[in-house]
Amino acid sequence: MAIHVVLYQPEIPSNTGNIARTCAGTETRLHLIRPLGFSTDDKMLKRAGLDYWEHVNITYYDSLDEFFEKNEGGEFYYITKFGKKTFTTFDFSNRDKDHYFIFGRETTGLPKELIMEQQDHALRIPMNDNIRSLNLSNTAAILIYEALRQQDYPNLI
Ligand SMILES: C[S@@+](CC[C@H](N)C(=O)[O-])C[C@H]1O[C@@H](n2cnc3c(N)ncnc32)[C@H](O)[C@@H]1O
Repeated sequence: MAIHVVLYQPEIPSNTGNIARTCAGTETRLHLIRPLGFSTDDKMLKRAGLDYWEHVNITYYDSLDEFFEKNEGGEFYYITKFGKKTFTTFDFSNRDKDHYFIFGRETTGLPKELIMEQQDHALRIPMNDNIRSLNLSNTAAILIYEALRQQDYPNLI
């Protein structure tokens, strides 16, 4: 079982590249939901992911519906500043489960109706109101490492 990062319609190639690099270094699986705001040959994407792409387990989908159809089972978490609970209140410690962290697109986040339907699994990372939101790739790293910390860093040194 694994930790999974799901990017809903990511737009900025360097964010996806940074996230791919963190996934490569932590055995986290990456799921990308189209449309993407860049081509997978994009220079910024490659540069941010360096030469680590061969280590990334990556799957593409044409829609959120397709993602849910192909990934049944496991726990799904919706990462949004509109979440009522902070991310550290959740238990990600079970290594025998699949944990899916679903992130929104850089300009518009996750679909509002999805967040409303999934309030109990919507997680917020605390911040003040000097900024509108945190950077997408930073939020992915925060969630991946919180889950790994709770699992005592399996297979990592
Ligand atoms: C740049 S933000 C999107 C901002 C967008 N205007 C919105 O209202 O959600 C891109 C993604 O980063 C994540 N994110 C950014 N700040 C966050 C926070 N404080 N708590 C949880 N997720 C956050 C969310 O997944 C968000 O969809």
